[in-house]
Amino acid sequence: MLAPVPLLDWKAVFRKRAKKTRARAALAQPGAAKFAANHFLTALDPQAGSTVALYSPLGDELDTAPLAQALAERGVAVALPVVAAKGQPLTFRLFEVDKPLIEGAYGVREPGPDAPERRPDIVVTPLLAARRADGARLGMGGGYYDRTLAALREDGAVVAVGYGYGDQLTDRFPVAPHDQFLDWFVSERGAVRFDRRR
Ligand SMILES: Nc1nc2c(c(=O)[nH]1)N(C=O)[C@@H](CNc1ccc(C(=O)N[C@@H](CCC(=O)O)C(=O)O)cc1)CN2
Ligand SMILES: Nc1ncnc2c1ncn2[C@@H]1O[C@H](COP(=O)(O)OP(=O)(O)OP(=O)(O)O)[C@@H](O)[C@H]1O
Repeated sequence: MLAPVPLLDWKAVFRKRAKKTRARAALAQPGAAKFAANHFLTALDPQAGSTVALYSPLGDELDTAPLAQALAERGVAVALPVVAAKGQPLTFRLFEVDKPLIEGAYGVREPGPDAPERRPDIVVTPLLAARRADGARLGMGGGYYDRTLAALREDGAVVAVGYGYGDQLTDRFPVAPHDQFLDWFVSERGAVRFDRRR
């Protein structure tokens, strides 16, 4: 009989595969970020005065710059995640075009401590993969977005949007009890809405 394999090890296997898929997509689709930004605006229609949390892209993550610019033109505030402490939820601070970002944990560029903190109405998350059937999300493994979405959903409404290349939407997928699900997945191919059960 085979010994049971812990779920976290299964996730590592899927992460490796998902990184390759994303790297391939990034090479094949250099214009994806502009198409994805347009699909995001059409599907989510964020209103002036609301706040959308984006991310500062790392490696092969889909670029958020075209979306940031389009949101700013509409009068939508853009916030970026800040790793306050390991094992804690992320906080979000306002991104201001003229203010430089600082390098935070994991080499992620984030707003400095004087940037005002904001609760986002929409959280756009980076990801390795999202599950087509229900919007389960596979991230880098820090659990940051799981903790953050759990905390935000506990005291109000928030819309979670996975943002990436179309090929990052997949079928086979490991899920753990603490995983938070996405409401949307947006890519260069369009926007998909999930019927979220948790
Ligand atoms: N762009 C971006 N911002 C983010 C995240 C993310 O995944 N991507 N996070 C999501 O939780 C939070 C920061 N946590 C992170 C946790 C782990 C790794 C990580 O394992 N990084 C790889 C290198 C990634 C690369 O260069 O492609 C590493 O350190 O080996 C990154 C960020 C908040 N901001
Ligand atoms: N709501 C939570 N409360 C406490 N710990 C949590 C919570 N959610 C996740 N974690 C912790 O985070 C760890 C990593 O989770 P997981 O592998 O699902 O990360 P991920 O969603 O892929 O990564 P990320 O969200 O950072 O992109 C888990 O082992 C778990 O211990």
